[in-house]
Amino acid sequence: MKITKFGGSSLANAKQIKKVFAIVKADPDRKVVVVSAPGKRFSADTKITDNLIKLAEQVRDGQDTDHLLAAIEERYMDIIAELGLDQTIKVQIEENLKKMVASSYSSYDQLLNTFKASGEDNNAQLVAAYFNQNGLPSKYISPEKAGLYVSAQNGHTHVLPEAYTNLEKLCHVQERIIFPGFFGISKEKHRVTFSRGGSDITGAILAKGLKADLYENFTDVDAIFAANPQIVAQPQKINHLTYQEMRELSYAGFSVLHHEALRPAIMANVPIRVKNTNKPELSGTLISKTRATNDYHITGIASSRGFMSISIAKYLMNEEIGFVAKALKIMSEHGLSVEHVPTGIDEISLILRADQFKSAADEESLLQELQQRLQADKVYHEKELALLMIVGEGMVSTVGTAAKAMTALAAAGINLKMIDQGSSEISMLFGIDAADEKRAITSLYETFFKANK
Ligand SMILES: Nc1ncnc2c1ncn2[C@@H]1O[C@H](COP(=O)(O)OP(=O)(O)O)[C@@H](O)[C@H]1O
Ligand SMILES: N[C@@H](CC(=O)OP(=O)(O)O)C(=O)O
Repeated sequence: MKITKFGGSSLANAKQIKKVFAIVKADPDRKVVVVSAPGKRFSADTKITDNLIKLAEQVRDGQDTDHLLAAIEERYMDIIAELGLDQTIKVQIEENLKKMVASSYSSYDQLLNTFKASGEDNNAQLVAAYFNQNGLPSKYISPEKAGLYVSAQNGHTHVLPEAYTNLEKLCHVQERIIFPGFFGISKEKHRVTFSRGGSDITGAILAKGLKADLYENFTDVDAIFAANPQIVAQPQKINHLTYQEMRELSYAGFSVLHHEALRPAIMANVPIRVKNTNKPELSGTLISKTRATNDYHITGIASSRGFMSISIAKYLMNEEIGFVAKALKIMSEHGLSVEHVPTGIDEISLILRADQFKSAADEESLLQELQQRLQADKVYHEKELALLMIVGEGMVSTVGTAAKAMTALAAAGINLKMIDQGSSEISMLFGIDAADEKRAITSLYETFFKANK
């Protein structure tokens, strides 16, 4: 049995939904179909999820919502009309949207989560209606009905273990299941979304819960490539990579698969295959526990912007027991997540995502607090950083990867601000100025993927 997830680009209009139908119908093993909300139809288009977020903000700020609500409704209505669906689903989605806007919510957070979740929820109902009307018996099942329980802590949504037991019961459903991605329900029965791109996580949770043989993730590219195709033109395709490699690469910027989708798949050892909805005959990319490492030792090069570093300098820091712990405690008191901590003898740097600060004043006051409480000689920050990551299981047994990478970066005139090797030895991280990202990735790609050809 397969769990088959389709991303927003695969469901952006009626033409795409017809392709999705053909793909599902072609394989009786495609029992559970996870859908995203309609995504972009062309590059300047807006995803329904982004419009729902704007709509929630308008409601919060007491602005007029008529125009945006009509635009959201129109996206669904255009698809319904073009697919020739009957009135029932049209009325159902209109009513769902009306009810969503008219309901009262105990907090803005609850309102926002409900609005965001409606994008996938209405689309799942639409897709189920289309499948049924075209002779493929299908059933829309919501996270409420299935018991996909989640909890939200510090703005982070996690699946609860009992969700897996609940989801197992879906095995008995005879029809194809059409399941909305991106959200679960809290114990208080409120809808809670995962982070952006989170329908990938729903697919992985269902794959574990239903003990699927394969998790198929359909998107708009032929495969996962060795570098982001938005940065490197026509990068090399990756045929096979391990869960661990993908986890590192997706965390570091390969947005094609959400990095949190790896954990459920790893726990249940369900392989993932990423495929193109527009060319389903292609084999795409397989992600599984192991792969043969002799064909290539570097699998991919990823990058991500939006980081900053806070550096703390103090003479004899290395002799002060618990110094790093104290610094991290201050960060956690402010609810700040620190992603990397490169250290020297008299200096440490805290690398974190910059969007965690609400204002420049918050940043300044944190720097002062760190200086005072740690009695540091100097505390300073650097913004607009990008992190580059080179990933490959083969790095463990290959000497000279760091030298090769640094030579490539030096040749491109890139100033390195940080270097860190993952303790698993399958990844290497470099901090650079965000403005140098494209040049750095291009140079690394040329060195590792083109030089030997
Ligand atoms: N290394 C990579 N390989 C393939 N695609 C990548 C990579 N890095 C980033 N991407 C981007 O991921 C996109 C697909 O992910 P996403 O936009 O979430 O699709 P979906 O709409 O299917 O959820 C691709 O269009 C591509 O631009
Ligand atoms: N629609 C949500 C969830 C998602 O996974 O979407 P997509 O499959 O289009 O990345 C988002 O835009 O974040």
